Amino acid sequence: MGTPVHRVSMRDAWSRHVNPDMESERRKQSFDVERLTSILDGGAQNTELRRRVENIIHSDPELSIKDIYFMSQNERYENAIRKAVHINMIARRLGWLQDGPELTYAYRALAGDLSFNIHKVFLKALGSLGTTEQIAKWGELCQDFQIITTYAQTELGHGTYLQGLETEATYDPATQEFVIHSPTLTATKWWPGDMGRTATHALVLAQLICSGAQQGMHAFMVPIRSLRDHSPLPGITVGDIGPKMDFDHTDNGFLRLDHVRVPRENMLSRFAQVLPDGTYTKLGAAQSNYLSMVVVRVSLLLGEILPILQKACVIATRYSVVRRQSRLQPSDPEAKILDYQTQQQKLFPQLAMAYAFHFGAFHILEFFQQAYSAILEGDFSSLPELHALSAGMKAMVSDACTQGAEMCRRACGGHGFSKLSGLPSLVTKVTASCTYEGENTVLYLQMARFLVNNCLQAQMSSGSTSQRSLPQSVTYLAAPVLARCPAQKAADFLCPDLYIAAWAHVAAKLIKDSVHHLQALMQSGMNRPEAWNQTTFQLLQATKAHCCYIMVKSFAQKLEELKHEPAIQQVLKRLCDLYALHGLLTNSGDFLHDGFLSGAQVDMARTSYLDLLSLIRGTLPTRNTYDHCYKAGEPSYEA
Ligand SMILES: CCCCCCCCCC(=O)SCCNC(=O)CCNC(=O)[C@H](O)C(C)(C)COP(=O)(O)OP(=O)(O)OC[C@H]1O[C@@H](n2cnc3c(N)ncnc32)[C@H](O)[C@@H]1OP(=O)(O)O
Ligand SMILES: Cc1cc2nc3c(=O)[nH]c(=O)nc-3n(C[C@H](O)[C@H](O)[C@H](O)COP(=O)(O)OP(=O)(O)OC[C@H]3O[C@@H](n4cnc5c(N)ncnc54)[C@H](O)[C@@H]3O)c2cc1C
Repeated sequence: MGTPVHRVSMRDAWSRHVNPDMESERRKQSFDVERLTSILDGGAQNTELRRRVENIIHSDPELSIKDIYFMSQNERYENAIRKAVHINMIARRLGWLQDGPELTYAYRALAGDLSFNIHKVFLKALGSLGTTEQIAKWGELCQDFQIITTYAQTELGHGTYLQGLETEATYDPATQEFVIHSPTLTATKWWPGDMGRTATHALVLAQLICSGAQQGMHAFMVPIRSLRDHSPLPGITVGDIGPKMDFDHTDNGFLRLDHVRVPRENMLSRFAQVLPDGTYTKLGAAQSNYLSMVVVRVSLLLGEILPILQKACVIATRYSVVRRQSRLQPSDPEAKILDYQTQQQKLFPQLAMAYAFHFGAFHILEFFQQAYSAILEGDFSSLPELHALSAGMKAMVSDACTQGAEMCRRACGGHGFSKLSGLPSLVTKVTASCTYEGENTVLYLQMARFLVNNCLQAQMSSGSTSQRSLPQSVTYLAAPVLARCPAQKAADFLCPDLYIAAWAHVAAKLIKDSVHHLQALMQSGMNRPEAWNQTTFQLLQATKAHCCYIMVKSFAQKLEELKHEPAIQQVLKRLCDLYALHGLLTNSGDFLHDGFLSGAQVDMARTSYLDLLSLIRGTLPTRNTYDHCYKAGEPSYEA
């Protein structure tokens, strides 16, 4: 290798100097930054803990990430292993729990460039599918990395269609063992992270065959490498799948199993059992073994996907107040690019979305925690809604964060194309989240099934009772229809009640139109699966509108909680307004289609939208007309 490249580092004198343009922006704040920080962290004590952890991470030379863009794939992998081991030694020394807040903060501070991420996915699967004994046995071994695990579900031939998985687990009552086998090339497990070089055990998702019948997908704990010398065990062929778009730090691997035997106790058996004689008993719902995917999808929102958009917003916004380019007035000095309306329109909606998703994800997490506890106790009544919400929100948040991170990158011109900006890696990394843990189109359609089922339910039962009988996220499907938007002036579009009602109207309309189309095709003689397929584009649009409604509503609910903190509430309300109006203007056709909005009202919404850009930039005098919505007695926009 030639002479070492001079690498920008914090040691360079100039890099510690804060740009005066940045300083001047920071002096203009209109709210208590520390208070908003503690709200986002979930309390001042969390902020203090986060900062303490970040300080430990950033002051430890072993954990420096400054060279990662200059590393080969192999160097990135080894670096990630070293850091993961180092972090876990710090955790053990300081008493941080494996699923505690400290490691979450540490992971975020290290931009996720650590190994053993699927080892963590395995632990989630073990917790949701394992019995108490199995959780104790393998959870203990995982704690100190005595074993390293992966979650091996996807195959070369199938990732989405789990009924199509070919790996077999055939029960042998003579030896009370499962014979795990890859019968075809397409049965090769392909993609699981931490499997190419690292894992000693794989949780293999396979079609269970016992009592002479196929019993569907179940999870089997399979040793794949020797704990003595890490070599592949007999019957195991395993390796790395090679170069990828990103994730150089992760050894995504392939695995073939040639009649590998594991004891009966190695099938995760919370929801199903195979007795010594081979009798199969189902203990949970039909799709209980899909539960681990729900758990991971919910954890990805705040733990993996949203932080990437948040970081991209910070980088691009900071850049936009120190980058000066061209002149706004011929006589002016070169302008900060954030003073251009087009730059504001690129970045502020992404910022608003980052806040919307932050509060929305916490709302989903609350629902998940209640539903998940009940499911583990055997009450599956919330599973359909939890599955739909986790699937649809993972799809929408990952799609939007991918588009948003790319918008932030492009807003930084040439420097946005330099890896050293941090932006390209954020984009390629978050892009993967549109595919892993469920390809987004497929997940939207899973949510669509739930919406169609509940729309039919609402149509069948009478008005008042149906609202009560519907799950909480879709009660609006049974609410009286608001046919026309009542907005008379631009400021009316800054009333959360109004734009929530607008989103509810459009989501309900698109869902009902999809159901009508589906029914019309079936009445014309088309069978249900084909009619469904011929309606999926409409269903996708309807599902996305439903997701926007959920996000807008949860952001507005958060604002309500802040009514005793007017300065913070006002700042967040502008972002909530901007998020709602950005979606409304981007999809204005859906609002205009049935006359719910008129063209003039879309113009009003745009006026408020553009005002918000200036208000958020701080170039429009703060006007209290934006807050008239919150005065008591305001007209409700519910129909
Ligand atoms: C550093 C970065 C870290 C990154 C971590 C990355 C981790 C990535 C790890 C992975 O990628 S693991 C592999 C993830 N793979 C998937 O998520 C597979 C995605 N495919 C699906 O989810 C399929 O669409 C699905 C399994 C749902 C298809 O199921 P089926 O083939 O059985 O068909 P169907 O759609 O008819 O579903 C049958 C019933 O199960 C229900 N169902 C499906 N999935 C469910 C689920 N997950 N939970 C509960 N119920 C579920 C579904 O609603 C339906 O009930 P209803 O008839 O009452 O509507
Ligand atoms: C970075 C990364 C990490 C991963 N880590 C793991 C891991 O640790 N463990 C693991 O098991 N897997 C892992 N995966 C695999 C991942 O879960 C699958 O890639 C994903 O489930 C999609 O399946 P697929 O690749 O077979 O795509 P496909 O399902 O073949 O999708 C291809 C196209 O077909 C469309 N399609 C498929 N089915 C339907 C349908 N029913 N209706 C309409 N359209 C459809 C999709 O929308 C998509 O456009 C990882 C993948 C990536 C990229």
